[in-house]
Amino acid sequence: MTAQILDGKATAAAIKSELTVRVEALKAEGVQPGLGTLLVGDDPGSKWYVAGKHRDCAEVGIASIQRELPATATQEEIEAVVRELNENPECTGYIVQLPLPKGIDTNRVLELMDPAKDADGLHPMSLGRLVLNETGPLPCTPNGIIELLRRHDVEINGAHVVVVGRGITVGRSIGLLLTRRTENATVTLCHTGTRDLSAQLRQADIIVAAAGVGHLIKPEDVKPGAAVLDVGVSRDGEGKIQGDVDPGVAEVAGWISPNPGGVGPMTRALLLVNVVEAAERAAGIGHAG
Ligand SMILES: Nc1nc(=O)c2c([nH]1)NC[C@@H]1CN(c3ccc(C(=O)N[C@@H](CCC(=O)O)C(=O)O)cc3)C=[N+]21
Repeated sequence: MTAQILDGKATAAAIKSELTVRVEALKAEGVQPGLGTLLVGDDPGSKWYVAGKHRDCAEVGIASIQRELPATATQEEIEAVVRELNENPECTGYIVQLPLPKGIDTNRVLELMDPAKDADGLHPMSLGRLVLNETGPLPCTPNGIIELLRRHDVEINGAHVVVVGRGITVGRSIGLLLTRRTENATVTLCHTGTRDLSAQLRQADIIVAAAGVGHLIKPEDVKPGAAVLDVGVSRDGEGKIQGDVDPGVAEVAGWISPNPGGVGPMTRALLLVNVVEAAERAAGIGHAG
């Protein structure tokens, strides 16, 4: 038996079509949501991701505000664009594409952002709100993973979720979402210092692999029937992109998210959700709370 697919591409498309309706409702109230992006430097991967975000916006009726600086930009030049986006009324939410060039103090840039315009859900204020169970934008990748599981009817309530990787965007924040009373999961966070990773993984009903280590999760690490989410991006010896999950896992798992086509498109869809919900909050309408 081979695992069922957690289809991120199709699920993201469904979310986008729901958002189209909410954007129409905002426009009827005279509110035009707009996503800003700040891209510093000319990394082709980053350029490609940012272009994708603007394509997504066009699909659902969100306006685009694009700002670009050269790789040689100074801290002050970057901060000036952040201030401009904070003040720009057409920009209702924005992201600073990461990573920023070497020598730039990333946290100082992120802390300067207006938390009400944080589309990534990674502003210190947003992460603090999440810890405090207050409403606000949620980190896109963790939120996307949960939405992907929900929409495939994978049981989260009472599940043991083992997360691999302690990065800010996924590992450190996903446990905060999964342990809310609404999700009710039990979460173990593993990392390079974990003594026996395989022993932890074998306990998991759901594995979130976000270590950035190619094919780290092997078939023998996975409990039969478990759901396995592949968030990893790394390159093999030949420079080919690979995920954190060994392809053989598909023979053991009950559910698997392909990579590409799994968590990536969900991250982008939940970014749009954050933009729409911020606009709804600002306008005092909708279900954003
Ligand atoms: N401020 C900020 N916010 C981010 O959310 C952010 C960032 N910086 N920096 C870089 C990472 C990376 N990231 C991806 C999102 C979607 C896909 C995605 O949709 N990938 C497709 C296809 C990728 C391909 O084919 O190359 C897929 O997985 O199917 C990939 C990568 C967001 N990031």
